[in-house]
Amino acid sequence: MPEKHAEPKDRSTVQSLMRLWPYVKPVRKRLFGAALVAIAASCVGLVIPLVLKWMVDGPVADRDPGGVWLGALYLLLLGIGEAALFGVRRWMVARPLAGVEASMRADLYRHLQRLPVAFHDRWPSGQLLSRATTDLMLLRQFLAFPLTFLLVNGATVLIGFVILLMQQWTLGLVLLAPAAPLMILCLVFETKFSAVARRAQDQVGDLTTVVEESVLGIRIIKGFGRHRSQALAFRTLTERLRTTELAKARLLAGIWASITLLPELAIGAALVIGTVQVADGDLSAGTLVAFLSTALALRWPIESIGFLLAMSQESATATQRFFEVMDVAEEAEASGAAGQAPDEGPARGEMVFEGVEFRYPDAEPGSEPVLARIDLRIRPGETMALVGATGSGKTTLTALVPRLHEATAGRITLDGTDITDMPRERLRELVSVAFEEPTLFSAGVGENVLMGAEGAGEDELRRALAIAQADFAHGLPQGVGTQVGEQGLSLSGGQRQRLALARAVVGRPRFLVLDDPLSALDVHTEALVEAALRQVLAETTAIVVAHRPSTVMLADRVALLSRGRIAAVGTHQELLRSSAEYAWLMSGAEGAPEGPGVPEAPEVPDAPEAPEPPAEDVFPDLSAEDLLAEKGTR
Ligand SMILES: Nc1ncnc2c1ncn2[C@@H]1O[C@H](COP(=O)(O)OP(=O)(O)OP(=O)(O)O)[C@@H](O)[C@H]1O
Repeated sequence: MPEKHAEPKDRSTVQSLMRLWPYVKPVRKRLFGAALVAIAASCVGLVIPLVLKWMVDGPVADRDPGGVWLGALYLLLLGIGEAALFGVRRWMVARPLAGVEASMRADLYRHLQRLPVAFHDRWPSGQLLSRATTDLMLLRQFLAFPLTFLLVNGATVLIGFVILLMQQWTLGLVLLAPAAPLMILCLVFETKFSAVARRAQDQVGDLTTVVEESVLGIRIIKGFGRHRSQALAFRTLTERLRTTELAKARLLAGIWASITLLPELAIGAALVIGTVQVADGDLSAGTLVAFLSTALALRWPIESIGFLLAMSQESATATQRFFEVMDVAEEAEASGAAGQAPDEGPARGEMVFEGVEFRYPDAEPGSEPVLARIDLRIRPGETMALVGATGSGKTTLTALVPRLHEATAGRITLDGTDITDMPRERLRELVSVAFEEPTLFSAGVGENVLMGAEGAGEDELRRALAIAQADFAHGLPQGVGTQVGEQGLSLSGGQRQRLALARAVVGRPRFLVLDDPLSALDVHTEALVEAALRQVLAETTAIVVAHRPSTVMLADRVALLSRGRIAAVGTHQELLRSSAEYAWLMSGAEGAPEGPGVPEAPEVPDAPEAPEPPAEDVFPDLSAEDLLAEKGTR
């Protein structure tokens, strides 16, 4: 269950919201224009009390019906004008702000695609989803409403108070009395609300993660009858969110009550004092009516400040959450200027690991690296099987080739070029991958396969499907155009694996990385796929993670990985003779030592004692440089 949240940076609300400027800049004129229109609308509203004053002191006092009708007409026109101006404001902001939201969402999506796999390992998907949906929606609403109305209402209150003070300054000061306590209350509110708003938005992210996991894992939940415990976990999170939302509501109710009550008390006091002044003849009845009407017209701009502040606070939190992701550095691009080599010259296909070491970013400081001292040379056109006990680092090693993770030391070269010197795009054109857990997307079968190669067409698709023994695709209801459900779950595991394999081979890659790609196939299909794969492997340089002898048989040589180190390299037969661990792994014998890490190379009591042959015998097809490297690792 995701509990870890990013540490919010200590930025004020305004500082946080200012970070939206690059997105707002293109629409700033529209926004500013809309704010001016809204201020004009509010000012029109403030003229209404002045017309009332004119009516009360003029036509009403003079008992002039024509004047009263004229006043009523003015009031009607002013009302229509105010409503029309607010309508124009809304029309002015709707389209540009939808554009701002869309461009922020597009940026976030693009950035997520470019973040390293290690980032995605660390961040719960729900936290990312909630940022891309709820938070961005909050930001659009903020730009459309609170941002404008904080400005408009602030200006209205200011202009209104100038009018009030000009009408009757003593009464104006009475109305101004609550300003200082209200400001202090707003500051306290902002601090408290900020913390609760952050908590609520993070909890929405947690909830999204649980919903997403439950939907994706529905088969496991049902299969193991875990719906009750899952529902309980969900309820606990919703309860937690409810408590936080109630805390927000309490804070909002408190500030709203204060913001409503204090000005009402001040208006009450002004009414009493004003009435006394009218009775004493110090003030005209029309001025008092106009004064009170203006004061009442200012009620909404003042009262709204509470929830406008709350919405701004939530938006500041949403901005922080958005930039927490956007601020994470993207995958580093090619570090050197070299790197053109694999593009130029005749295609060869040599892959070399030199002193490669890898440690996961979240590994305990001082812990053993997952991979260490990996020296391996795979010759052009060669297929190297990677065999090792579970957890020995096979998948991790294969992930280093397309730079899904970055080696922490040493280097990997393709035809002599360090992969860190190549543009990532080029690297991923050269190297194709298929993982044990095949992921398909909600798209057509053909589209899923063609994702493996830019610009590949019908012929390549047919060839790839044939190699992967995935011709079943032609027999689907809409052939290769048939949509696969989310994650391809509407297909069987073996079908998905074959499509993933087809995707890996469709672009005739120079380098192929296959992580146990046949594990979900029945023995007959496996034999067919292997037979077809042999042709592909003959034309490419490949690393194939293998758990079964049948997969190993596809390879020219085998590298045995033990506790993150290359323990031996040789042909299958050679390793069977020379390595007890390899013999044990291939035998599938039971009683293997179990442990949290990688098992020790087990004793195989019945295995004939094989004397360590000279290196030349074990690796007859290795170059002198291979032998030196491999001797170093043994
Ligand atoms: N994202 C990760 N973060 C931290 N540690 C990881 C991560 N992925 C794998 N590991 C650890 O790295 C080690 C090697 O894992 P890896 O998946 O490479 O092994 P493997 O040999 O492919 O195993 P298997 O045969 O079971 O697939 C394991 O101890 C594993 O716990």
